[in-house]
Amino acid sequence: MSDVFERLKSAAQEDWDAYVNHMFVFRMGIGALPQAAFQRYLVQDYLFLIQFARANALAIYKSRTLADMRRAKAALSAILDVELNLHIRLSERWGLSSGDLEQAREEPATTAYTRFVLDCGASGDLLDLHTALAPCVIGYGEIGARLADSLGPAHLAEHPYREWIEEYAGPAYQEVAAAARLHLNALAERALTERRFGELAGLFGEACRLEADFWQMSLTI
Ligand SMILES: Cc1ncc(CO)c(N)n1
Repeated sequence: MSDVFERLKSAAQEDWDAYVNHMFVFRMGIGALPQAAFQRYLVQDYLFLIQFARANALAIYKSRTLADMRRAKAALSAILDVELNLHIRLSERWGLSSGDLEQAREEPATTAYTRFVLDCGASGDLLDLHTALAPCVIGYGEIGARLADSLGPAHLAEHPYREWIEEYAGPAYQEVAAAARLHLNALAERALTERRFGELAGLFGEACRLEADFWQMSLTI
């Protein structure tokens, strides 16, 4: 079975690389990212995840089989019950409650990315939606694993962004990313035609560019 994720990544290689190797990621990896930038990022990411939870809820609605519904439900639970807790835990230390986070103003880059994904789902089918979601879920799995590997346990222990890195490098998130990849392959087996591949690669590339814009926003606002 061909891995459609690898094909999409190759088709959008430049955009993918600009996303996963962004300066924000590099600086975070070497522990040189200013804390203010990380805090801004995390607040926007909280708002981002609320919209991504909606996108996964939309994936449930767009499903025609119970298996597709259950996979989207698992992704939704991973956001609501696991990933958002990281944001709440870290923000509480800075004196921000989850209510404060929810009240924060969405930056344009957050709005642009999340509404793009929601629109892929609203105007397209399940394969469009999961293609637009893939750079997010699978990309963070790749970034987390790479940072954890390059640092090693000794450096990670004292790293200022240890919890963030461990969250995305950890087995629970890696499992979510692997499941997203398998699901995308299963959907592609059912619905992908060669003619359609170009369109999907376009959506995938756009999502990667919006991810890079999201990092950039956190460095520059
Ligand atoms: C911007 C962004 N992309 C991907 C993820 C992974 O869920 C996240 N939390 N935030």
